[in-house]
Amino acid sequence: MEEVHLRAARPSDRTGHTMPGDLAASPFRADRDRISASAFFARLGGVTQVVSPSGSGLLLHNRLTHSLKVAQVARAIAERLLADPVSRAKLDELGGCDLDVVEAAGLGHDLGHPPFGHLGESVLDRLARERFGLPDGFEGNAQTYRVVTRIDVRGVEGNGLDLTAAVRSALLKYPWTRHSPVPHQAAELPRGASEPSEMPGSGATKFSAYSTELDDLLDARAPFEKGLPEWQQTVEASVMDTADDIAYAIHDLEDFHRVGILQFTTVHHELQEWLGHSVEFAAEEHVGVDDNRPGASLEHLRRRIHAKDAWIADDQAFADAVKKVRTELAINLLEVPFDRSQQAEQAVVRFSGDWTRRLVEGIVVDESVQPRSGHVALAPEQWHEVQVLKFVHRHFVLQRPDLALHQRGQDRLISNLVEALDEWLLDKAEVAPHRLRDLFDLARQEFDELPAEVLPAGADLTTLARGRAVVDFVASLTDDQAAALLEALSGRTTQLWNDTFVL
Ligand SMILES: Nc1ccn([C@H]2C[C@H](O)[C@@H](COP(=O)(O)OP(=O)(O)OP(=O)(O)O)O2)c(=O)n1
Repeated sequence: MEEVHLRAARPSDRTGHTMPGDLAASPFRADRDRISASAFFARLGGVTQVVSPSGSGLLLHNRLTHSLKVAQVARAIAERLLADPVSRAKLDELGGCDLDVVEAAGLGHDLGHPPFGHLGESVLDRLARERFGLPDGFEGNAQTYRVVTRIDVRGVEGNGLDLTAAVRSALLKYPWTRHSPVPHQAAELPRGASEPSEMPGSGATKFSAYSTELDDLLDARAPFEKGLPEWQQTVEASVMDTADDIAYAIHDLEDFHRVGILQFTTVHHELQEWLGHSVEFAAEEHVGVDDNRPGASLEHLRRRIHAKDAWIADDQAFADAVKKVRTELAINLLEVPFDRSQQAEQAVVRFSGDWTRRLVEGIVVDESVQPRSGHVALAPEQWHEVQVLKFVHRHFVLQRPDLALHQRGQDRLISNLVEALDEWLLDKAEVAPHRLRDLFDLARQEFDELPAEVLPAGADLTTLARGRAVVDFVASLTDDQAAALLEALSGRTTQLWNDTFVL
């Protein structure tokens, strides 16, 4: 076999089976094409970014339009850094940065996002752990890795997209498993590795692979092991991660301005009140914040940044960011309600274009090792701006009772669907959907091969496999497919052939 550069190594190099159909000559370009041609990628058009895309027409992003933006931003970041000989040399030293790799990672990073986005993610995690006893639960990033390495199908050689080591590594935002000891050895835990305080003993909050994909993770990371601690993202993963943050910090605000949810008065009031009282807030540093006071939520954010991200926290940068967001978001964009006129569209395009450029230009290569950040990251000024932009979205959109109401319904929908599919497998597996049975066979084989110590003592492997199969199956539906499938399984539809799902 011809010598393959380690970054471009594919799992199939070991078996000698070549995959059919790549048009691109370059391996990383081929990976980008494999991801964008995947049915799992097309599916993202029907998956929630923040609220369900059905019915919103052109107004809201879904996970597909989001992924396209992340790929665009990631490529722009890499192009800019590679154009500068000094940062290019640093990137080479840190493991390499390739334009097609970061673009592929941007396109592929959300392939495992379940129906209804983050809400679906937390419901599937709860059911995986509590109903089926799966210690790994469910996590969107780990599911992405499972899709590209096991579930998506390409060619005759079995499972996965057979991606290069560099692209697989670039998809690993959190390069550890839920219960792996790796991040726990670090003096300070990397971002995402700590346990959620409300679930002691449940392992890392975020992780990019289940135990079943650990071998693959180690194989993908092998080319980088000399230059990077094992918990550290590759620079290409950091480019994708930063591009993800930039893309959604901007387009979530764009979306909710378009649908009239983000209001000038409330947003401006909160930002202005904090600016007017920041000195008093700071003087009361050691007492609790009175939550009824305008500006209090923003003050909570400032204090949280100090508590969790002391390595970058800077009060002057925070205050400057609040001023900037007040002027450019509240005054220049939100003050005139969106009426779908050309002028209103131009204001949105200006806002997102200016901010994207500004944030991309604020990205630096930092060779020092910082557990809460990657080697490619936003400079402090822009980092604080992103925190404030995300705050506006979290505080004025995500915490709305009407959104919570909607999500309670989606929680019930996913729970009922999982229960109905599980019962189907238990009851009449022989006529269950082919795909579900294939997923069961895959999981059963994986659990048979796993070392006993990663499984709960006395675990019933059939139950674990049934759980993983049902969760994989549900996670690969669109929002509408999940709803239609539950309708049919509940006897609420008389229509037999339905274009929302094909079993
Ligand atoms: N409770 C939440 C949390 C986030 N979001 C939305 C806001 C963003 O549009 C997107 C952010 O989630 P991502 O999966 O894109 O990225 P993160 O960086 O937050 O998480 P991860 O690192 O797990 O990808 O989801 C949401 O609707 N509800």
